[in-house]
Amino acid sequence: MPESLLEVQDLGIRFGGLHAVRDVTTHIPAGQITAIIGPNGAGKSTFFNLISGFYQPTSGSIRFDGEDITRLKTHEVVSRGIARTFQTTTIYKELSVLEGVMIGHRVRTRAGLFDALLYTARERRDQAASHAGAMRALERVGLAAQAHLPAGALTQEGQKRVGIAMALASDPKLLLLDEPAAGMNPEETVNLMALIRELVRGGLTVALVEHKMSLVMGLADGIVVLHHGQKIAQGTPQEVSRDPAVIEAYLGGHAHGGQMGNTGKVPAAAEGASHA
Ligand SMILES: Nc1ncnc2c1ncn2[C@@H]1O[C@H](COP(=O)(O)OP(=O)(O)OP(=O)(O)O)[C@@H](O)[C@H]1O
Repeated sequence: MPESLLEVQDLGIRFGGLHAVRDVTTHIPAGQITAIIGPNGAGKSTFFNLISGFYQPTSGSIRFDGEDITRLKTHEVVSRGIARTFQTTTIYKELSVLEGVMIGHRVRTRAGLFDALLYTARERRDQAASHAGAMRALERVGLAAQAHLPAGALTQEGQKRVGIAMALASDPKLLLLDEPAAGMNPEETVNLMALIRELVRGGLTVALVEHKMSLVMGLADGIVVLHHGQKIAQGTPQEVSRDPAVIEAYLGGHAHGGQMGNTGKVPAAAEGASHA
């Protein structure tokens, strides 16, 4: 069994009276692709925000690569080796792809947007290292040849790859992808799946939040299912798709036993429900 890279214990956060994530205990194995799924409002994005330091948990702990990172700030989490993409990536269309990756990465790490945009002394000092890191990241996502094109000239898929390159520029061990296939057509989705597999083959660990069940079932080694902020299942795609609690969560109790298990696909049923 692969070693856990990330372990969360009794993790929770409240927003006023709302317990958006509650008592979640789970792990993300090294070298695998783990999908976090669940109906709308289940707490998936909040879970990512907790792991990446955007939110501070109100209970529980997060360990990454043997270290307690529960109270670390976003840039500290990045420096430990966790990077994330966002559902929508801001692309500076008039800049080159390379500049976009350099700035996008730095905005979320050490230098602020101010430094990055105004090219202060600190910015200049860090630029050489950033340049090399960004170039390596663009190679990993297959965009090295487009590095000097204006970012605005890229396709939707290309822009998604830029978002991934921004995250990879910090050379993470764990990459969190927030709805990577959102807004992509089936062909682009297949290309994206191939890219994610390639990154994992190269040693990266990936966790993703995704509504497109074709991607989840075709890609994930393991799935964590959240519902009303709680973990209701974790297992292989086959195990999860047959889990009565999962079927109940997605279909609100209208499913009849075995329906999903027989097809091996939470996919179709869940996909419709999740976009309700
Ligand atoms: N900063 C916040 N302040 C208050 N409530 C929040 C905040 N962030 C999330 N929530 C609430 O927490 C709950 C979980 O939201 P979250 O976005 O994590 O769900 P999700 O599973 O990612 O949903 P979706 O699939 O629709 O993106 C929702 O009820 C949401 O309104």
